Amino acid sequence: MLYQGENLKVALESDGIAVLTFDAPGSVNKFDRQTLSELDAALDAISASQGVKALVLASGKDTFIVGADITEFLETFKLPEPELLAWVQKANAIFSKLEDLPFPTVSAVNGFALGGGCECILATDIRVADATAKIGLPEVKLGLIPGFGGTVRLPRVIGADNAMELITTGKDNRADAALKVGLVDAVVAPEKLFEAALTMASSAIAGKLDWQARRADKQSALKLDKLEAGMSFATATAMVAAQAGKHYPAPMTAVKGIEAAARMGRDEALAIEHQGFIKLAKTDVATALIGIFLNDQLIKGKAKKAGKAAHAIDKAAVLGAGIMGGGIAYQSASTGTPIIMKDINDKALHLGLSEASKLLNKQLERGKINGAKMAGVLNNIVPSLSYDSVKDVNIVVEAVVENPKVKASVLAEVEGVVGEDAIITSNTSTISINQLAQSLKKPERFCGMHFFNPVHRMPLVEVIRGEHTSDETVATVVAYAAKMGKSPIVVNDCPGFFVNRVLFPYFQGFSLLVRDGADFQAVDKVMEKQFGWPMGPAYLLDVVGIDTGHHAQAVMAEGFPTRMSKTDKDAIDVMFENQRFGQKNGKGFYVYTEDKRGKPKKEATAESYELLKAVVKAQGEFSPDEIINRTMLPMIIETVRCLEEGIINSPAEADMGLVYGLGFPPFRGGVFRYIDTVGLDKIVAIADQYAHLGELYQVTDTMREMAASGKTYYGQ
Ligand SMILES: NC(=O)c1ccc[n+]([C@@H]2O[C@H](COP(=O)([O-])OP(=O)(O)OC[C@H]3O[C@@H](n4cnc5c(N)ncnc54)[C@H](O)[C@@H]3O)[C@@H](O)[C@H]2O)c1
Repeated sequence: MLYQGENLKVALESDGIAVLTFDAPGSVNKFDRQTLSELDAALDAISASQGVKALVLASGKDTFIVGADITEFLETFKLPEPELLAWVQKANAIFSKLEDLPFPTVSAVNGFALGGGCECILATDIRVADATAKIGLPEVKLGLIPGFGGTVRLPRVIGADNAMELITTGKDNRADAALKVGLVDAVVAPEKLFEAALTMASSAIAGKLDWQARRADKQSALKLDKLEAGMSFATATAMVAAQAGKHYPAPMTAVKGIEAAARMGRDEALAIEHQGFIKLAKTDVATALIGIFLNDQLIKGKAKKAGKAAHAIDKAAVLGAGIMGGGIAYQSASTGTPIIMKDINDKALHLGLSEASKLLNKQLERGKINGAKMAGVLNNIVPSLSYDSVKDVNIVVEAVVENPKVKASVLAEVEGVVGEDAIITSNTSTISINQLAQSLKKPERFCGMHFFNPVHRMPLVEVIRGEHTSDETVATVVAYAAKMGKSPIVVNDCPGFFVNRVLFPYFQGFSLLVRDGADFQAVDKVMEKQFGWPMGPAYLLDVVGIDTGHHAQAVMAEGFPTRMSKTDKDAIDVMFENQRFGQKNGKGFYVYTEDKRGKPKKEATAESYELLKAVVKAQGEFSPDEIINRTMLPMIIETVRCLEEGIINSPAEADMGLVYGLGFPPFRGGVFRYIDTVGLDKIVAIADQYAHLGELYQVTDTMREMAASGKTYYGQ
């Protein structure tokens, strides 16, 4: 053994080939501090030993290296810039040391080689992958660029155009795609991988593979003449500007860095990469996106733990085959849990099934599934008009019309049909889970399971614990949601639960702005372009449905009368009274038509403004900051209240609920990350300026105390 560490080891095989195997304790290999320093020591040991003629890198696990240890990032990035630079330089010196070994180096890549894993194999001369390999540089998804030489070596290995596409999208390449662009030199069957790597190493030793030339290419300027370079970088710049937009600076930093370093050799080019990396590591965007990654891990961890305490779910039922019921049936069936879809209306059942077929057909067209998979999913949805087929299911999701009486009778009926151990849930969006539980004999087996529309696309499921819900019930529902590919967040019961409870104050902030003279289009524009929401409040209300919004608003007002009840008519009332229900009937704040190509088009017409005159009480001009503050503060303060009241467990879960349930701009990380970024003291001071607008703008005592003592929600 040439080297034995905790996370990797090096053995000298016959023929002078040293094999460095990454094999850390745990399920995967990562480039954490420990692994980096062991790699450094291992390379020194290899250099010092006599008789090594080639080096093969391999993994002792199902996967090569999944990337850097992201749990270390936020701490590391807080270092002062010179220290951060020293850290990046040190890591890069190790990768360059690997690249500079005086003999050929070969990577044997199985499973994931992402981020630092990909950069590590790029530092070797030859790369062989097996068919399971997935290789990529996903750093932009964390608001960063590759920092271990990825922006330098990748364009020199696969060409600037391919490299910029791979880096700026952060997508990983499957083995065949990696071979096509030249990211790997060969793809073999998994059982042949190691042997193939040894053969490549032997060929290189024997001089049959010109590894020196490949290495020299990686260490020189890019092979692009001036004209090619001009075209290449101009195209990439335009594409990235259009796709990533101003809120996500990492992809553009990557393109500009590759361009700036195009005529440079390795070490100079690396210095450019370091600068870009450090600049991004210090941005709020990177902090927010890394925070989202870590929060997502937390949710996944909780779901995994719940899985251990959960009942088995082999068969489910959904009651109601409407928009939500149909979506839930599709989602359950396509993730492997057969489901009975029950309705009282035959037409609804047909509609539910045809929606599922439409979604499956789209996937078929895109080559994501084959005909057999499509048939399997459709067979897993069994439409029914009677309760007979529901008898033996493990879980029921009630998704009938939003009417407390109908729901109460449906829940009582189904409880009389299913087995003793079956779990019963409701997808209600507004009715109290504790109230619905009263219709059941065994409320401990009942909780809320709140999906978002469209079910197949929205990642969040709120699991609402009622006062009698058992832990087993919660664990089982969490596990079922996770099996459906969703991100479950457990919340306690209250009007609106968590997500709608914080959304409606935001709508109220919007209505108050309209009352005071703001143009709803201008508000939408600021909230979309500047704050970063996928839709501004008026557009979102149209998409949710003005009737649905109007009803939910009344429920919220009843639940929180001092903060959310209204004394006057508002913009939502006006739309509702004029039967402008939004997208669903073609008219709301906007008018919805189709363009010549049949694409949906939205337009603000004079009619809306005319109608809104009934609620506009003043003439006002609002700056973008005022628009943001007046709509966001009610949401921010209500979110904090939910945490203080224990409706939501942690800032991390609240932020993920907002990102996954409402599309809160990921680059802002969620409400709590936003507060920490802006500063709680500033938020309190701004809210105080708007206190005259009502209780929704009044911060809690705890917020004031935390602001005074400089505390943050993430404690970072
Ligand atoms: N649409 C949304 O955006 C959304 C989002 C989250 C939650 N929800 C909630 O999901 C539930 C369903 O909403 P939807 O939008 O799918 O409504 P929908 O009107 O599209 O569908 C309701 C279905 O329930 C059926 N139904 C009525 N009584 C029934 C009974 N006794 N047994 C079986 N089926 C019965 C109806 O025939 C209809 O097909 C509601 O509680 C709603 O609040 C809706």
